[in-house]
Amino acid sequence: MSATTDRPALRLAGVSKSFGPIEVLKSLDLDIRPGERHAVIGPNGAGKSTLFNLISGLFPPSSGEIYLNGRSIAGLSPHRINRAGLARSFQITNIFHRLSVFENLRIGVLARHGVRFGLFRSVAAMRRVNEETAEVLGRVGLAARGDDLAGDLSYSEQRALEIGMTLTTGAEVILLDEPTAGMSREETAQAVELIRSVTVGKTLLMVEHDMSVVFSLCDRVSVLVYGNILATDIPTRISANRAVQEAYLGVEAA
Ligand SMILES: Nc1ncnc2c1ncn2[C@@H]1O[C@H](COP(=O)(O)OP(=O)(O)OP(=O)(O)O)[C@@H](O)[C@H]1O
Repeated sequence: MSATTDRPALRLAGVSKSFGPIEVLKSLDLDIRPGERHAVIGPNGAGKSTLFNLISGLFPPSSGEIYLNGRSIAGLSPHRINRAGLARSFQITNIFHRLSVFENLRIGVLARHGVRFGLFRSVAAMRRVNEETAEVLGRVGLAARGDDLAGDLSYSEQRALEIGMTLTTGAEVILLDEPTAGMSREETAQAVELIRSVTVGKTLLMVEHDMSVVFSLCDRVSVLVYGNILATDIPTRISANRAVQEAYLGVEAA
């Protein structure tokens, strides 16, 4: 294979993060392959959110490097990382409740085209932005809700809208933070299908506690425990891994 096809979509090399005296992430190495769906699992406080915060640019790492398609992004602002091709949806809903569903999605499309609201003059450009917005609206199953206020959507519809907002920017690498948290079994199944369909051809990194979601959606799993990656493997081997069972899945060693 050529060097280009071997190159990870996302690479963490020796990434550490400390808050004061506490080292929350300890020299992590992790490669996310282009096109894979990869879950990060681990107990509460393991450092999963911190990991996502570093990758998406909320905090700089204390040391180490993060590469997006081979380009160093460690320490860049969230905006610049987004422009470089990485979008993140948040565990806490991050939508504009008093704008319509369509308007929420259009913000990302406008940002992608570098269009400022007040300078928006071209009818043709407006039509194109609206078409792209409508396309994403349909992909996330909200075509019938476009004119409704985002605040009036159900919880699972709001999560679908958030996923749509990551798509509008055209990012190739998508980070989802617990996308099925708080959902019923039926809503979770729908969310899994949605995530599967919208991430075709993209790279997905997700924090997910629900192992059935991880098993049905993800190609590989990394287990984060006390700021270290204990194992990275395909889901069946992760669930059979004795060290993972002891550290995370709560199984006693025989
Ligand atoms: N901004 C911060 N300042 C100080 N400590 C922090 C900060 N953010 C996270 N921490 C600490 O880092 C550790 C890891 O937290 P983090 O939220 O990354 O874990 P997590 O694996 O996402 O947990 P959960 O599953 O509960 O969300 C915790 O001890 C937390 O208190």
